[in-house]
Amino acid sequence: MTLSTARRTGGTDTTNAGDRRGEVVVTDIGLDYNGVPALADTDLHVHAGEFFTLLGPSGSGKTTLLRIIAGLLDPARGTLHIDGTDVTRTPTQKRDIGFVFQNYALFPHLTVAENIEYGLKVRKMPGAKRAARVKEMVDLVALGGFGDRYPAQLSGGQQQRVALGRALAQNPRVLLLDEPLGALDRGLREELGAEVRRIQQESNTTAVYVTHDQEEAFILSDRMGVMRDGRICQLGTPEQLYREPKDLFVAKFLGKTNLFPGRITRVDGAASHVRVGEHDLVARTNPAIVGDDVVCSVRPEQLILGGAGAGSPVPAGFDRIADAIVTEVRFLGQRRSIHLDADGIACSIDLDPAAPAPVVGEHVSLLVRPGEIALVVAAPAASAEPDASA
Ligand SMILES: Nc1ncnc2c1ncn2[C@@H]1O[C@H](COP(=O)(O)OP(=O)(O)OP(=O)(O)O)[C@@H](O)[C@H]1O
Repeated sequence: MTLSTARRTGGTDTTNAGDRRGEVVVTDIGLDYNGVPALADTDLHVHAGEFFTLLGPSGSGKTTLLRIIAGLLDPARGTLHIDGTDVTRTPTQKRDIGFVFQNYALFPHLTVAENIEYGLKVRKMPGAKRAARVKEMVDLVALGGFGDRYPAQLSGGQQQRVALGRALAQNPRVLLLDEPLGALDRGLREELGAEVRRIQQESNTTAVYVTHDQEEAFILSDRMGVMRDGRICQLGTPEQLYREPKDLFVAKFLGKTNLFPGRITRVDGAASHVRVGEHDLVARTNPAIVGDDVVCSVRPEQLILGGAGAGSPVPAGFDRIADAIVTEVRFLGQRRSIHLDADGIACSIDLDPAAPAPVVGEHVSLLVRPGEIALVVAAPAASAEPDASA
């Protein structure tokens, strides 16, 4: 977390306010429902112009945090600053925020143009300026030619574009989006997801986005926070979180991974030596200490196949992490998915479909580049499971 020290200590923050239009700083914000925490005391700094995603399973507290930022929920504790101003108790309509929900929430009796214009009229923007702004928004969300249609005459994706145009028309400091693609089918979600990102970039608006869909979060986000049980468990870029998950929950929630239990035998500056079954490996250092039980998390595309047996050659730059037997080989178009049994551990690896494929029953070894092993400290299995319902 990179909370401004000045703000933390109550000192003068010298950052130019113009540089941080849309900056959101959440400090020790928490909320309980009937004594049960929905959001543990949370710190978060969303940078100006950033596309930030709150990603987590159902019930992890994403919407609660978003609604607090919007002013739709009052936190029990903590403070919220937007552009350096304390807005913790400022009503929603004075926060200068745009909101897009999953269910579009358009006015059915107003046309596309009228829906986008609505908020501008309420704010008494003069007619000519209003018309120009509506046209600008209709173009921005690629709905040119649809201005006179009613919501019922639009597809779900088009309706969500209107909602985006309406939210952005007033040039909000922050755009908050709560599962805006949730009601759309897969293909449309991808297409509109790319559009949401383009529109956010073109309008240079800070976005805070809520989803339980990891792929969506990866496509859209500059940075994201993975939430679980009312807490942000890890913050970072999609790549950081994918490659360096801090715990088993994050490792498993962000896509498929292979988990090999091991024990730290030596920590040597930037390298941790870890014993996995019969194999000694070197991995990047981590918070673990000598003697700790850890889990080596290796993504399917980070493993390659080697020959069976201790004597078989290992290519330079690779370590053997396990011996295994092939249990299934599946052709999946862009990749070939190989399932294996590594002494009771179910593993999978992805191969280039053009490469020679192993056959079921073949004895192989699994090889990995040391730098690609993410070491996570083992947690009790029950609490490490991502919520399968998400
Ligand atoms: N009005 C409420 N009264 C009581 N508990 C609530 C209320 N709203 C939410 N909660 C609880 O607070 C926790 C966080 O809910 P929240 O809606 O923020 O989760 P979420 O991650 O957004 O989930 P989803 O993806 O399903 O929307 C959950 O345990 C939920 O049951």
